[in-house]
Amino acid sequence: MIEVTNLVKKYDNYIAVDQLSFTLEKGKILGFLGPNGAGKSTTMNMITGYIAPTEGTIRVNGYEITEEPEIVKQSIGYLPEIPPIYPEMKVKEYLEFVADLKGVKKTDKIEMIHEIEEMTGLTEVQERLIRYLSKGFKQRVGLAGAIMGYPELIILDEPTVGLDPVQIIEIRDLIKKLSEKHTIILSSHILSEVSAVCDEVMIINKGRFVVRDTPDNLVKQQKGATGIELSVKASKEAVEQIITEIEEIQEIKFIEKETSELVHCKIFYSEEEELREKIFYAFAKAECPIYEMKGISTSLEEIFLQLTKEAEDLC
Ligand SMILES: Nc1ncnc2c1ncn2[C@@H]1O[C@H](COP(=O)(O)OP(=O)(O)OP(=O)(O)O)[C@@H](O)[C@H]1O
Repeated sequence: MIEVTNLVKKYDNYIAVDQLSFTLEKGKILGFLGPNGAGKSTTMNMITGYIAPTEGTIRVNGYEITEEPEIVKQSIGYLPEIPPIYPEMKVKEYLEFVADLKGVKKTDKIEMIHEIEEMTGLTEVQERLIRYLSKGFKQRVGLAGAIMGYPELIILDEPTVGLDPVQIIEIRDLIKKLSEKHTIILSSHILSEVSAVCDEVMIINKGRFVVRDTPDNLVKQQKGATGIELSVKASKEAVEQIITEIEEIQEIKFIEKETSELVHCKIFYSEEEELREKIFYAFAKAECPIYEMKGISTSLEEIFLQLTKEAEDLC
């Protein structure tokens, strides 16, 4: 459905997007992820035709955006980071305005607005001025505008930024619902955020491609240390002594917990090892009872930081 090839955007001598290529099939949700300034908005602005690429091509359903801008724009709905909503309009007025702007047929307009209001939960506030809506509802209005005309591809730039946790869940559910009929690209700088809704995640950093995979595979493929967290009834020195005798252990970090009489620590070792039994017997032999032992799994946030750092080191 979308094919981006060797996309470059230069601002004077600064390269904001550098040889980016990717494709996306119909009906999928792709999370576009990167730290601040990675080039996410710039890429989205090029896909939606707001700014022109310096180099490269963008094809939507086979149409190249610079050659057939009108056809491509008709198949894209865009929610920019700051939605272009008019605070002095009522919700319904605004949606009618957007429908006209997008050339929705008069015969379809009333029904489409009704459907989209239902879908985005705006029916009850349709007569209210946008100015008086909460941030979550304003975001829904922006989203409703983006899906007006039912474009095949919906692009959402940081759709949940600034929302409270309840609003975030509501918008996520709405995005999932939209994916039943639309292809979606959404950006975020929070990995857990995109992994909650996306089929695949593409990470970029400093304008360049870093990695693309499913959220699960990103976690699985991450090589390196794994470990466990322990709570032991013993002195810190005794724990250190026992640990140093297990040669496979690479690192130990103590965690200070003022109210606890136990020693808490994190132990790291190569992920090829399975050391839980060895650790259990070593502590048992030393008569230091383990009160708790749990695996440490690398969080998505840590993986994101690790991958973007690896990419920077390669530059
Ligand atoms: N009009 C412009 N002129 C010059 N530099 C720009 C312009 N727009 C963006 N940039 C620069 O290009 C880089 C990429 O910006 P972009 O907004 O695409 O990043 P982003 O990944 O969307 O970041 P954020 O998460 O902060 O929105 C940044 O260094 C930014 O300062």
